Amino acid sequence: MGSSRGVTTTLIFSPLATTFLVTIGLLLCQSNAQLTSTFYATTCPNVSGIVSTVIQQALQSDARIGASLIRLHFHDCFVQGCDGSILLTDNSTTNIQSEQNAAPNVNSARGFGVVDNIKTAVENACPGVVSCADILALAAEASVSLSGGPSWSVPLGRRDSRSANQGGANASIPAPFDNLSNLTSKFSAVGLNTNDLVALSGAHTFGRAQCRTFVNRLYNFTASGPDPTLSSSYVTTLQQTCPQNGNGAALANLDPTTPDAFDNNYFSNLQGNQGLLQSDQELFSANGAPVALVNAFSANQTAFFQSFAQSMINMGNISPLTGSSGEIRRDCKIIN
Ligand code: HEM
Ligand SMILES: [Ca+2]
Ligand SMILES: [Ca+2]
Repeated sequence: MGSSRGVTTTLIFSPLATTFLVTIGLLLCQSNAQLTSTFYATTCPNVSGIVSTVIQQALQSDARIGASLIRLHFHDCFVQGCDGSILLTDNSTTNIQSEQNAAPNVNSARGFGVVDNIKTAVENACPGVVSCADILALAAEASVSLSGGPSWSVPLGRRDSRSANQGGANASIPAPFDNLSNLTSKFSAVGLNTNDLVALSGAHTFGRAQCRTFVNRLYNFTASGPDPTLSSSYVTTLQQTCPQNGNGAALANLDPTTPDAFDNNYFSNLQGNQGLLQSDQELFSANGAPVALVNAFSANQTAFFQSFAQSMINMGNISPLTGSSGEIRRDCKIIN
């Protein structure tokens, strides 16, 4: 029971004990390797500038490329974590069955050539240092900020996988036909919550979708016709783009109001029954927690931008390879 000698001893040794514990804590942190935005501060200080410059150039000839690049980061992170696995191409020698040929990606995921251009530019400045997984995270941030959306400092230090998981891509990446309960469980399976689901779906403020991903809503969705949660004037417009038995690869803007700008119009579109994909409109038309978030983000773009940046960081933290796991790929398409 607290003798005066005991108290004195504690006071004398506590600064030492604190230093000791902090040191142990830092060591544990390093071996447990959290991502950090200063990871390349000495080894490749301009990496985010290099990534941004290549994307700016690509945007000159392809207004859609930013949207395509952020989607690559999403589809990477949902399959065995943010480890660049989506970038590996089919290879019988290394036994890679690519995620690029999984249903959510095949004839759909794009931007791989720009990723290669970024990797080349980064390798020229800092050879052998920056992972392909980090390039995807940096490209996602640059794409959003160059399109008028928020900026954030990207946690870095991911390493690249030596494997891909095609089956995992088929199972884990949400489908445009998913209802709210399926969307929620696919996000929750990777540690993301309803806030993340709604905020991140706001990425559909830019980019395109092929008719095959939503044409089922335009004609015989129910016995009496189109999806009742789709505005009838929007149905008429979309039917021009996607005639029945027409070209399933024809494109529509995910955001009919500001197709290339990163803003909060996605959420006002949902309020007006103009969510292009069933998975979009579910967030407003199904009963549940997302409805209030859609209303909040529609009313306040700053609130959306803040949540979006935080949720991008949350998504970017899904099971990274750190420390001595994985590798720094020389070529993003193939393991070393
Ligand atoms: C919530 C579940 C989601 C579903 C079901 C979904 C589904 C889709 C589908 C079907 C497309 C069109 C693909 C095509 O037609 O080729 C698409 C495009 C897109 N998605 Fe998602 N998505 C979801 C979440 C996200 C998230 C979390 C992000 C990023 C943070 C994102 C970013 C994009 C972008 C930017 C595009 C346009 C890509 C381009 O123009 O190349 N999506 N999404
Ligand atoms: Ca991955
Ligand atoms: Ca927009």
